[in-house]
Amino acid sequence: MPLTLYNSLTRRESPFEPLEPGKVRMYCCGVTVYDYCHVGHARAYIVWDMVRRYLMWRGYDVRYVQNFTDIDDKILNRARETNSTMEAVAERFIHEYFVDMEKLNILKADEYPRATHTMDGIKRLIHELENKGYAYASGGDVYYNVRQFADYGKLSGRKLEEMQAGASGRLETAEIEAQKKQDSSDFALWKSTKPGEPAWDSSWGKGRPGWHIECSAMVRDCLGETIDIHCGGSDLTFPHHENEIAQSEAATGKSLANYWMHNAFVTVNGKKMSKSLHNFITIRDLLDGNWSGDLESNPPQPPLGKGGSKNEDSLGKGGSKNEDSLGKGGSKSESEKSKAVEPMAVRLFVLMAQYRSQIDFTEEAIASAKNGWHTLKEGLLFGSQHGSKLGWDVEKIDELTGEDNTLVQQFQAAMDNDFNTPGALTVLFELAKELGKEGNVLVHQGQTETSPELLQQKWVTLVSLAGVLGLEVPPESDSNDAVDGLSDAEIEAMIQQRKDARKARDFAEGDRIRNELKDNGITLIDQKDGTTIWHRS
Ligand SMILES: Nc1ncnc2c1ncn2[C@@H]1O[C@H](COP(=O)(O)OP(=O)(O)OP(=O)(O)O)[C@@H](O)[C@H]1O
Ligand SMILES: [Zn+2]
Repeated sequence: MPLTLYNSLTRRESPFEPLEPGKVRMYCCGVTVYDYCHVGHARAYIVWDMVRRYLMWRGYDVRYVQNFTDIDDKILNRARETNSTMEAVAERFIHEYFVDMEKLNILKADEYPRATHTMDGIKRLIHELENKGYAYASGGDVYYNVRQFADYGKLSGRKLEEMQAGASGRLETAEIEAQKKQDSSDFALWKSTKPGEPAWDSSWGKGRPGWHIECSAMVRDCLGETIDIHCGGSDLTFPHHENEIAQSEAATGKSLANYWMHNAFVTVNGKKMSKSLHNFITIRDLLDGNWSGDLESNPPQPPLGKGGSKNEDSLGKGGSKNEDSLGKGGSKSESEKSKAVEPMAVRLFVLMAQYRSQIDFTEEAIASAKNGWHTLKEGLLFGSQHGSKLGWDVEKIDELTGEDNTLVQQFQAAMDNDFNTPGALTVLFELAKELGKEGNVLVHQGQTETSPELLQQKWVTLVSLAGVLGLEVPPESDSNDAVDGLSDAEIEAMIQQRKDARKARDFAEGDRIRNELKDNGITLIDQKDGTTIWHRS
């Protein structure tokens, strides 16, 4: 079975065929570095990390490049607001990006080009476009002439006539630009310098590049004229990716990318989680338990001036909300501890949905991801907790046993179907639940009827497939973590005992069990149909 994926360019699923057998060249649009990343950004980079890891597992040699946009009005605004420089703001948030992404177990890119380091490639490309008649200089700026590019709109499906006047996707000084443009849909490749802003020399005078041109130049510099996969969030389809295609393809006469892939949003009550709507939670705050799910009725405080974030108030003081409270030597409050979300639960929160489906950020969805991770973690820790008791040589585990082929195939079939991670996770949960039950039996009865070889095969399969999705128990995690608190199997056994007690009209015993579970941080919710669901707090 081939790997099939949905190509935004053709609007259908098709088998994946790389340009060069066995190799994949992949480019992902990175963050604009002016603030901490939020959960929406986490989704984007977890999804592309998962795609990259899966392609590697399928045997491809993947070269993955992701940029940092380090020249932008948002960064300049932030520098002004915090009495800093564009370089310092960018440097700081590149560092913060890596801190967050490392926690989320996102593999490092093979290369991280930055706009400020790509100036030669950017200027060269603009010159080529000018020479070929696709770009024109006007009042110190240079614009792309969209009417010259016959395929303009092929990715987004928009017709030029329907496009919004001046749509550039970024904060622009629209009025001044409009006067310099030949057509309202033209977009800036180069912008002349403004007082107090960083600028680079060029034949058009001092200035800085527009946003879209950097990616075209970086793809070419780092990966070549045509690549296999170009990806990013669905908001980038237009204008950013449409403009990248127009720039690159006009210059080279070749396709920029054979496959275009876009992740759907993390939303809050159906609206994109974003800085501008102030409905976001930073990855940092989520991991530290410094958040509330009620983002709409209790949004983060309005920022200093425009376009800012929850963290903005404290930025000048050198940190996020958390850094402030921790910096004063305080430790986390009980409520922060209980709201803290393990990084792998965030990963699971993202992978529990297929990458093209929207995910609404709610406390319930996070609780469900936490629960799921608890189950998986218990399964993943089975080897270190019970392996030696079962006579396994955990050190040599890879040499000892193969994986369960049927389950591997089931996993692969799901992933080959346009990266259907919810389907793939079903396989992992099945294994983790079985191992959790076996672990419970081992703890309480000292032995199990299942053979050590079979258990080992299940465990090896689980660890290996979870690793393909980047779901790993962090090395520093105490192997007792999973036995901290009740296991899923124990909880389910207690729920059954409570049910039996209530059936026998022993309500006092039923209440006692409910309270015991509550003391262990487990909340029961009785459903109308007589079943009981539960979650950890
Ligand atoms: N809510 C979201 N859900 C999924 N992906 C997102 C979300 N917000 C941003 N992204 C993606 O993250 C990547 C980096 O985005 P970028 O730095 O341009 O931020 P942005 O989209 O401007 O965010 P914001 O609107 O919050 O400022 C892009 O691929 C973008 O599509
Ligand atoms: Zn880009």
